[in-house]
Amino acid sequence: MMRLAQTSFALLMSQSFGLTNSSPKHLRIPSTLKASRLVEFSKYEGLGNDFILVDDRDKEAPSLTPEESEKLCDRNFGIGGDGVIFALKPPSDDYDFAMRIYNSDGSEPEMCGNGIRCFAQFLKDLGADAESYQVNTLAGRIIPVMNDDTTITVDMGEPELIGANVPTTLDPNFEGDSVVEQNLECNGKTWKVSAVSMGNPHAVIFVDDLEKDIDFESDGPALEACPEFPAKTNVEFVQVLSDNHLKMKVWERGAGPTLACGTGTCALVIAAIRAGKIPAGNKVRVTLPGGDLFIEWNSDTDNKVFMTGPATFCFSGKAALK
Ligand SMILES: N[C@@H](CCC[C@H](N)C(=O)O)C(=O)O
Repeated sequence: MMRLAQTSFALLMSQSFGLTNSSPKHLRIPSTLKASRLVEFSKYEGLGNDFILVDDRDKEAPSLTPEESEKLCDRNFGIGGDGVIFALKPPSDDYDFAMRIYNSDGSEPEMCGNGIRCFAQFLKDLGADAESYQVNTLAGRIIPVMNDDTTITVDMGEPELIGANVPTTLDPNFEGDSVVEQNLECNGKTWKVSAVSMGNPHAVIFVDDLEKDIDFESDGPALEACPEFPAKTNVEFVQVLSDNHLKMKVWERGAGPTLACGTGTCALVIAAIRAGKIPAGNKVRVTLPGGDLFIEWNSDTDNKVFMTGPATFCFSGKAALK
């Protein structure tokens, strides 16, 4: 209780790991917290990339501030999560819903791949029982499709490959003003970086051995904040295991090390194809710390990227915020 008072945050109740979203009715709110604002939430994860989901479908903007979201994401004093995701009213009849997200540090990214699968599962659990959803995001239209085997395939749209639009100030060195394995000096080392945006920026780096070739805790944050990526960047370190199997570790912008990154996984498959590390046209398995995602890039046709993976309900509850 000391800690709760100190941080003006309290998690009041939580529901078991199971398949229901309903909040338990039997817990009493402590009288000291009665003046607090109660936030109803549900917790989901996609390969261990975990999110606090808030049902704001009657609103046009998130009901929590970036600062409040940061507090809720705290793993010691809050609920814990890599971000807070808001299900919002669509901006027009062209869409079913809108999604916004704050990272665990309160910054706002344009998109989140694992997050949009959690978002779709959240909507399904709330009763919006469609096969697919047209979702408006800051990265444009994203379309999650619910599969019969409980996985979710997401039409992630087209990647942005023009370096300046990623954005990066690294000199373009590849077709279409793109940046493929370009030299970057950072943290006392020279890296070969490929820049890809999936709505949000990614710096992809291929290494021979993920365990030996990087100092993850030091190189990750240094690259995230390097000036050549003026909006900061997510950083993916990648090892090629075969023509259709890659392994990666991610340092996320605004969240640090996470167990998985969906947009990052799409970005690294595109980077691997463009750098000639793997052939085009395969469905590529990517092994992340939290499990596997499957990526397909229609580079010869509509240029769209498709990501398939799980999204799982963990628990729901109410949190008090002053
Ligand atoms: N984990 C996400 C990406 C979340 C946003 C990212 N941290 C950023 O700031 O761009 C994913 O699964 O894509």
